[in-house]
Amino acid sequence: MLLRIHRLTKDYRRGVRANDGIELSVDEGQVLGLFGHNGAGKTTLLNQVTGLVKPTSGTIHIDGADAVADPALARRSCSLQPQAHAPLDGVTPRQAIDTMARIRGADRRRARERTGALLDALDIGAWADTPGQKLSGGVRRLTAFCMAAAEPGRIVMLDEPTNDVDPVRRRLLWEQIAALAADGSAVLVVTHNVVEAERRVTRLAVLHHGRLVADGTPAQLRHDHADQSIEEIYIDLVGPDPAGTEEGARVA
Ligand SMILES: Nc1ncnc2c1ncn2[C@@H]1O[C@H](COP(=O)(O)OP(=O)(O)OP(=O)(O)O)[C@@H](O)[C@H]1O
Repeated sequence: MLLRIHRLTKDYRRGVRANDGIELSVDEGQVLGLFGHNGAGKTTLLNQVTGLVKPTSGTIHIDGADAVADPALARRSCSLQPQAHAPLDGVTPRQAIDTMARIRGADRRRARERTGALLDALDIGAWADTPGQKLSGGVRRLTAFCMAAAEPGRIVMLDEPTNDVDPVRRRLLWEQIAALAADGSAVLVVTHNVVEAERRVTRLAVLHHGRLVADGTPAQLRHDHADQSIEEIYIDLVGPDPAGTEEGARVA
């Protein structure tokens, strides 16, 4: 198993328990859709796997190695498209993607080829040499995806990659996500677009106030919930919850 998460808990200061005893394993070739309400703990989970946030308790193993004890291993193994827009002011998409590929170890030729291939695949070549401050939100988002995908780690984590992206390019983006998995990465995709993701992921997991409340293939989850649609299952699992707070569960 490429990524194995065991009883992972994160308490932030001021008493917010953002992740609560999460059990999750993801293998190479899988595309895991990670769903959950605002503040459910999705970004916290990704940041712990990449070694950016230290768990309060629990373990994360990447290819059997302890990633909490070795954050450098975590960073080497993981590519992350953060939720926030990439800071692209003063650089073009081509420069940003190429540079990221080089930083992650691609030689000059491979970086150039991957950059060109991704710009073409997502149909954003027209903006390849436009300064970042002049790009639309969707092209910025797609550029950030390319930066994560150019020389991908064994685990690729994408935090709401389809936001701001038009329907045609969203389809192209999902094809590139599938290509990353076909090349052997485990891909974790955070998204609020349940209906779209249902058709694109091999597995999906649902977080609710920091706890994992569902994990399986779309077909398994539908089977276990009287053949409802994934959207209906999701709404049954996570809301509406008048007791819930935007800030997530409080530590008891
Ligand atoms: N650095 C931090 N310090 C304190 N609390 C934090 C910090 N980061 C996140 N939180 C809190 O932890 C909880 C989970 O946040 P997180 O960003 O992981 O959720 P999310 O599921 O990614 O949300 P969204 O869908 O809105 O992006 C929230 O209550 C949030 O306010």
